[in-house]
Amino acid sequence: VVGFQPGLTKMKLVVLVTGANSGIGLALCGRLLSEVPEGLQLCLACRNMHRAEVARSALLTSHPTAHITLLQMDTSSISSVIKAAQEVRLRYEHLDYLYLNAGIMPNPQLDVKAFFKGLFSSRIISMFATGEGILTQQDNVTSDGLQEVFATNLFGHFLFARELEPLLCHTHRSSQLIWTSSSNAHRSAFDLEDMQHRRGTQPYSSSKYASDLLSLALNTRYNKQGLYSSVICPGFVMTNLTYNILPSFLWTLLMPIFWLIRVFTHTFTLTPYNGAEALFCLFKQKPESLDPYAKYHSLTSGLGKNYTEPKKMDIDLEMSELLYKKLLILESHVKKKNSL
Ligand SMILES: NC(=O)C1=CN([C@@H]2O[C@H](COP(=O)(O)OP(=O)(O)OC[C@H]3O[C@@H](n4cnc5c(N)ncnc54)[C@H](OP(=O)(O)O)[C@@H]3O)[C@@H](O)[C@H]2O)C=CC1
Ligand SMILES: CC(C)=CCC[C@@H](C)[C@H]1CC[C@H]2C3=C(CC[C@]12C)[C@@]1(C)CCC(=O)[C@@H](C)[C@@H]1CC3
Repeated sequence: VVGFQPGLTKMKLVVLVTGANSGIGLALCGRLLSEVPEGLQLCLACRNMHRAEVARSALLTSHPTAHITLLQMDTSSISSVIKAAQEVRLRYEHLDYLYLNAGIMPNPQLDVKAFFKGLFSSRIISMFATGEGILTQQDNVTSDGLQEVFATNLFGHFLFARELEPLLCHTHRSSQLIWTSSSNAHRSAFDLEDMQHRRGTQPYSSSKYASDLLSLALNTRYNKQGLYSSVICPGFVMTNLTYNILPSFLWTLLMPIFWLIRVFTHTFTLTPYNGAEALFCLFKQKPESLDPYAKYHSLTSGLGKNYTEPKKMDIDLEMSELLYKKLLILESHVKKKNSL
């Protein structure tokens, strides 16, 4: 186990970040280490171990005394998630923060017609802030027979958190689950009867809306046991996830326009550092003080000042409970299938 030192977990805050080898997850790790250089036991949970090693080395270059371990986990694979959770249970007695950040948006397509229509409508600001109605994706099916976006962004994380319940639930000490959701999460893209989004063309939006609902259900279930869940939106950030949408020369050309757009909508955070603002902000908050119905947005002003703002989500308790029940059924189904 790279960098693992038994006994260390007793004194330090234990933080695990999924999708930590690039983009917003990696930026968050850097920010956490700058805030608490010595007092953190940081675990980077990554699918690609080569990229994880590179990320660990980069973090150690800027924070040489940091304690950073690696964990192999593919959130889209049931067996990988179960194995990773087993490993975490062996390594730690308690988890203080679990950042559920890994995510994909495969084969994104910009609907150019809808985009230009939006440009000349009153929806222009919200179109740039949320990408609503102008992006579609083509999903795949995993070897477990699940829709890949659902499995990666939502279900793998749900299973992981459930498997880590003994480390997250303590009456004398609180723990936080923090989901990297999105302002692209829309009720209209989500259907309880098709929670994996097998039929639609917006699996990304659907998975993020599901994470908003799930976070609420987790709070209902687990707050009494000291576990709190919240969701954030990092804003629009230039990362591997968004680079795929347009050819790279177009992004370069558009950059000055994006800086200008930021004057009108502070949601154009653009850099992973800025995008990690809300994730970082929640690290410093008392979880009891957070609103389970709010999404915490990373925002960057025209002058480059970062701040976090909560906004009420379009979710309700009844729907969150129904989703939770469906996820439990799927959980027992996949565990049976994997003889677990
Ligand atoms: N960029 C943006 O504008 C926005 C991003 N977000 C969300 O932020 C989160 C981070 O994305 P971002 O930093 O932008 O993009 P990146 O592509 O840079 O980061 C995504 C991370 O998720 C990991 N990942 C992807 N699939 C899996 C998997 N099956 N198992 C484990 N890890 C996986 C990637 O690892 P690997 O190296 O193995 O691919 C990578 O570390 C995502 O949840 C995304 O939806 C939300 C709103 C806006
Ligand atoms: C062709 C021109 C001039 C501009 C194209 C801009 C869009 C590609 C861009 C505008 C708003 C962006 C956006 C996202 C993707 C890229 C845009 C649609 C997201 C949907 C990316 C993922 C998220 O989770 C959202 C928060 C982003 C919202 C804004």
